[in-house]
Amino acid sequence: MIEAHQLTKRYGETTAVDRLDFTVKPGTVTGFLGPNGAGKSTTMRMIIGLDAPTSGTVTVNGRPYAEHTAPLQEVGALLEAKSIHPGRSAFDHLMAQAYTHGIPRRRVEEVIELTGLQSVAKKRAGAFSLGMGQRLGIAAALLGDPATLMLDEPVNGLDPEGVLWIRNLLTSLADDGRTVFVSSHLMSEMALVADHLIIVGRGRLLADTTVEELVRQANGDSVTVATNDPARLREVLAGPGVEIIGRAGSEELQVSGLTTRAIGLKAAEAGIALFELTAKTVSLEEAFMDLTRDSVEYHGSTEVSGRAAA
Ligand SMILES: Nc1ncnc2c1ncn2[C@@H]1O[C@H](COP(=O)(O)OP(=O)(O)OP(=O)(O)O)[C@@H](O)[C@H]1O
Repeated sequence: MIEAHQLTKRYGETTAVDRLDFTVKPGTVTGFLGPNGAGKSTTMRMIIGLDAPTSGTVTVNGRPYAEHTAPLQEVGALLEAKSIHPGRSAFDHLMAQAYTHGIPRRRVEEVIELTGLQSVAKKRAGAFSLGMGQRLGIAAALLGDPATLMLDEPVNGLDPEGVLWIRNLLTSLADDGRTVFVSSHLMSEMALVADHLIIVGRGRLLADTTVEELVRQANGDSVTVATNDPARLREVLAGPGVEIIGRAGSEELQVSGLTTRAIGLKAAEAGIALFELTAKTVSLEEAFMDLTRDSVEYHGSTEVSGRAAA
């Protein structure tokens, strides 16, 4: 369990993390999502005591990280690419860490197997591909068999097979009852690995929600309906809580406050033919972009023109 209360970090004029309140619960994969510069890495560094909050608190399993006597057994972290001695093998790298933390050799062998590194464990880590390097970083994070795992951008730059591997691993770790906290700036990647989402922008909490709920909220309850008699359909559908928008001369109406089913039934009862009856659907990517629009530091021209056209 990770709990942040009014967590704040300022670097001079920059407020990297701004009064964040959130809880990351065990038994589920929680995605930590936000555009570049949103404050994700800073938050993660504060969670494991690499940075001190300007104000507020963050605890892991009920205590600040520094107060744990065996922190590696509490939280395993994969932050930016770890500095690994390029001439050292993956096995020796893990053994060195295990040795300094009183972790037995058996556990090193276990994490090598868990991360699929058996065939390359004795090779120089310097010759590892990005995917192998990520696996090695995750193996190191798992060494202490921690109840909480925190991974900063673990799928960054991985091929689809690597993304799938990470997804399965994270899901199984969560199924074991662990707390799994994973950051990304890409919604498409997060949608594949996370169930719950904590979304930040410019250091602020924008949403603390599930993937499904985010899409549901973004979709609203707008329905597009087309008919050759929009004026009459308006009369038939009108009622408390129902809002209908349509351009003059257009056969299309946007209806909110009624389901597609209710609209279809009312139209049929009134003998009105419908050409289209579609609930608005928004992709996760669009939902995320809508939410973080004001927090993105640099807008590309395609995105701006894309919205103008929408
Ligand atoms: N050590 C530092 N000194 C000064 N400013 C910093 C420092 N670390 C981070 N920042 C600033 O704090 C803000 C948040 O940065 P952070 O790296 O936490 O964001 P992020 O969400 O992890 O971004 P990304 O997705 O690009 O990794 C940015 O404006 C960044 O420039």
